Amino acid sequence: MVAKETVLEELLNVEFEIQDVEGSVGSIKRKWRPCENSASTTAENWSGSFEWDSEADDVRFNVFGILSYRANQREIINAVMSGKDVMVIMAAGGGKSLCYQLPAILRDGVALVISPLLSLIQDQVMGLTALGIPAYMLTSTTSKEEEKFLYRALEKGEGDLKILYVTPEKISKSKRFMSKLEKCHHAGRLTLVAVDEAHCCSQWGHDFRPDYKNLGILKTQFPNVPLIALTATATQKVQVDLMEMLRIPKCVKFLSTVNRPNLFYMVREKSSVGKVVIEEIAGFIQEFYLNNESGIVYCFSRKECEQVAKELRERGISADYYHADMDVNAREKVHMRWSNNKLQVIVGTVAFGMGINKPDVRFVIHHSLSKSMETYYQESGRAGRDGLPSQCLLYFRPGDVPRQSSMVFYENAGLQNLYDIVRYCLGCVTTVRSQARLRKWMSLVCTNTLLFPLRGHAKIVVSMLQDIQQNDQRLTLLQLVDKMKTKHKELGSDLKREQVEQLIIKLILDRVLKEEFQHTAYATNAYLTTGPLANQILQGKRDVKLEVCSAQKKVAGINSAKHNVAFSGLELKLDELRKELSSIHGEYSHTPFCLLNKSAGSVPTSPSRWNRQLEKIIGRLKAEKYGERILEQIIKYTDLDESKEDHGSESRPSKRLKTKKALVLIESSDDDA
Ligand SMILES: Nc1ncnc2c1ncn2[C@@H]1O[C@H](COP(=O)(O)OP(=O)(O)OP(=O)(O)O)[C@@H](O)[C@H]1O
Ligand SMILES: [Mg+2]
Repeated sequence: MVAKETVLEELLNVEFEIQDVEGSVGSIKRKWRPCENSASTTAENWSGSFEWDSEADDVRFNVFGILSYRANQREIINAVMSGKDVMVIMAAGGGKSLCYQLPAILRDGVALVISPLLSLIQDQVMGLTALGIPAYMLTSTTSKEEEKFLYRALEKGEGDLKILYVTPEKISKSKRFMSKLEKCHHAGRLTLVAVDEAHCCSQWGHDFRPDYKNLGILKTQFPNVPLIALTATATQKVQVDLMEMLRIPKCVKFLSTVNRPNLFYMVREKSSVGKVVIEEIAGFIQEFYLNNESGIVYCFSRKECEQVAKELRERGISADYYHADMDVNAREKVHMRWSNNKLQVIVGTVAFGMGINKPDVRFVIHHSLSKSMETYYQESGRAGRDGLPSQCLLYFRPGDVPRQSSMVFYENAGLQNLYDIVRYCLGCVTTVRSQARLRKWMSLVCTNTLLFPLRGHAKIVVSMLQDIQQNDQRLTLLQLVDKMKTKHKELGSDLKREQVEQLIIKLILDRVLKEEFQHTAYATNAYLTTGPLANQILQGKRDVKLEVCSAQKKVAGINSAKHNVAFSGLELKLDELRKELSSIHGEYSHTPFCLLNKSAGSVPTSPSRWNRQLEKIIGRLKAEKYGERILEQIIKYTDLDESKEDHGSESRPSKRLKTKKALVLIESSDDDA
């Protein structure tokens, strides 16, 4: 029995190692495949000349008012126009719509677009109508009269119809619609089929919609009509699913860069005191977005949304909530007020989702962590669709993990995905194995990282939990933390509550502990038990180190929030500088920029030390070129920051040099994204 367990442990260890190696191999492969940015499954060159070039340029400019194509748009349009099936993976806000709307206009006939949400469809139809393009939708809200007009247009080609939007239910449930569509196709007037938000086909995606599963019928019924599937979700699994379900095995695949250099990502330690978190969020908005710039705050529960919105209002911020419990009209009203800039902040659950088209969202704040990196990327990606600098803050606290895990544990890979984002939050820069790519999308701001060896503490946790299990009892994460704190007092350990929480989460991620779930009439509760690698801890075979971001530890009150806010400002300034310099030197895109260690005294105890440090981060050439300007900004910003704190007293350079501040890392993803 014992031997069996040991073998199991060894196997798990090997599995860990294999995963790590696979992660490294993947990243090396990506580095050696720089062309993947515009990957296409065929060798054809979609950027050459085509007969429709001048007409396409004319429509782009004169109808859509777009000066030039963004990455891959022209190539995608050419592939669709050539009659190919196409899969488009492009970041949120990257400009996917144009890729099917423009061919729809160029071709004679009707383009069918499948989109998952009414609000999304309404937005699109409104936008196209405003441009004078005959676009319509056939949904539950369509009047009888309009329905008649649309059916006639499909069947007989009467009336002016270029683009028709429907929800997937129309395809799977309305025989009448399908027969009209069949007639349209038969007459050679169905020009293309676009499946927007195509990840909804896949159970591996985050917005799975059962009706999307039936869309395979489109390719079967209309084999010669080009089908274009579009999504911002990039995982391999989703891509494979998509091709299979939509029956487009030979599609041309366009994978655009998912890097969003205008988005600044920050993970912040979330206080266990609700008011402190609100103070910080309000402080952040008031410091940066005084001119009513739009933002979103995502919360975990409906109740939390209402509470946070109320508390933000009490602090003078125009905020309202949005969640699935409200009736459709109330929700629509809030959405409209926000879209028209009558409301600054929407505090929403994930229900405030796909339909958001507002280009100038300047900040997305996660009051609680998302359930996966994918979802986080989608949600935070609603910021900065206009390409201007925008900020994404995520408030992380281990105590929020069981809330999410008890929701996602029954989903496919639900826990695995959740633990990936937890890893990202916990370690800031630790490896998120299979998600290395996702992590790289995110310009990451972290603070000084220290490694605490906690082998002894881990042993106490495991044996304590074992004792409890032997007595047929169970503990939740928070109960275990309480018990550990009491025990620590006895042992004279000075580990803070947050650190104990982090340790326990780390042990879950390392499979030393395991979450188990129990349903009650009202909820599902998460309990902790010992996991498959618990014995390794007891036998001292496994090391446990906790990465702690030292500056984040300081976030305990408003003052420290101010510090962090000031850093965010510095980051923005540095990015402005990055853009300015690169517009001169032509190195704008993908320049990994800046790591500035203030706590190490690099502001600037000695110029040569500063230079050496900068060289390590951005390379010698760039350090020589830009070093002076970067330093100038830091000093200027530090001055600003301190004069605020000193309430206008004269600046004291010597004090500045000694100030213990955080390490700021801004790393744009530079290669494989
Ligand atoms: N070539 C371009 N130049 C300038 N703006 C563009 C270009 N292409 C698209 N846009 C604009 O970018 C914004 C986002 O485009 P779009 O809605 O198509 O994004 P998307 O990729 O579908 O994003 P999402 O995944 O969030 O649906 C729109 O305001 C659109 O008009
Ligand atoms: Mg879109």
